[in-house]
Amino acid sequence: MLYSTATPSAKRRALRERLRSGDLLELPGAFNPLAARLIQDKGFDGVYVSGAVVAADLGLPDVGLTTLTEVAARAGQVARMTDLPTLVDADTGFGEAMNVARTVQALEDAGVAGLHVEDQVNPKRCGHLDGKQVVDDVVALQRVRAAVDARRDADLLIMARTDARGVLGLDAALDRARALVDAGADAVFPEALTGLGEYERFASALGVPVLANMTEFGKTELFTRDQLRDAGVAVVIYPVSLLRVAMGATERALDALRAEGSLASQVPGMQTRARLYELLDYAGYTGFDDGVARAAGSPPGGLS
Ligand SMILES: C[C@](O)(C(=O)O)[C@H](CC(=O)O)C(=O)O
Ligand SMILES: [Mg+2]
Repeated sequence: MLYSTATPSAKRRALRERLRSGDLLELPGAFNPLAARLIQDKGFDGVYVSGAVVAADLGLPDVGLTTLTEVAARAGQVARMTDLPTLVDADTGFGEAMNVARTVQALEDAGVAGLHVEDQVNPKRCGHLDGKQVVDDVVALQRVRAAVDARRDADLLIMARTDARGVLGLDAALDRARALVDAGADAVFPEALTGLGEYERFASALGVPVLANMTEFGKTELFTRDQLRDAGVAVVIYPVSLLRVAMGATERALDALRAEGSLASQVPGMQTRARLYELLDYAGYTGFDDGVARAAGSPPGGLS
């Protein structure tokens, strides 16, 4: 009932253990806390909180407009709803080294298991768009060092994202990634790679877990989990996918309502009331209320 039963530190340790296992971890993006519950229910390894989704949820493009407070609040809402580890997109860290340090502590307080900080210039943009720019090595390394130094729980996973592949080319991106690992990054997110061979090169060159971003309508083909595992990838995210699915369904339902004057034709595609209540653990709340009422000597029935 109410929240995750696992503590943030237990979830961080679990993420590190799972990463050591060599399995490919699959982290769908939760566009809200309830979606995180569903992701857990379906047996995934973790939950991703996407910067693009936090922005879109507020009706904003993913161009560095959201604030640390907004992202930390959403990350905390998601993290406390699941026993799975949550990985959050910290964009550029919302500034330079000292801002990055504050970002890491705020997200740590929010209960996430890990976060990634990228090397785009501020203000950033989606990594799959043209025209993005990256900072120089000094600034990129400072961000990661600041992140690593700022964490108070040594198990909090600090992942360095590099957008250099699309800006400076593959070799420069590999050099950047190696330097980010030397600066203390626990894992690397090479953004917008163009083929499986590129993932193989990162995975074999770095010696730390590598993340693949299976975002739709981007620069990277949608590889299967087996292909990614064979290429040595350790973590795969589907960052915006569930929001796209939900928004697609929402749009179709609105069209049907306009055309048909009722949503009756849409009911078979809807999550049922029973399933929603199951995910919410409605029965657990009723039982709690009844238990409290009984203990206080009054008849049960508060929530039922
Ligand atoms: C992973 C990502 O950073 C995100 O915010 O989810 C985005 C996803 C997207 O815009 O498709 C990205 O820059 O790749
Ligand atoms: Mg992002």
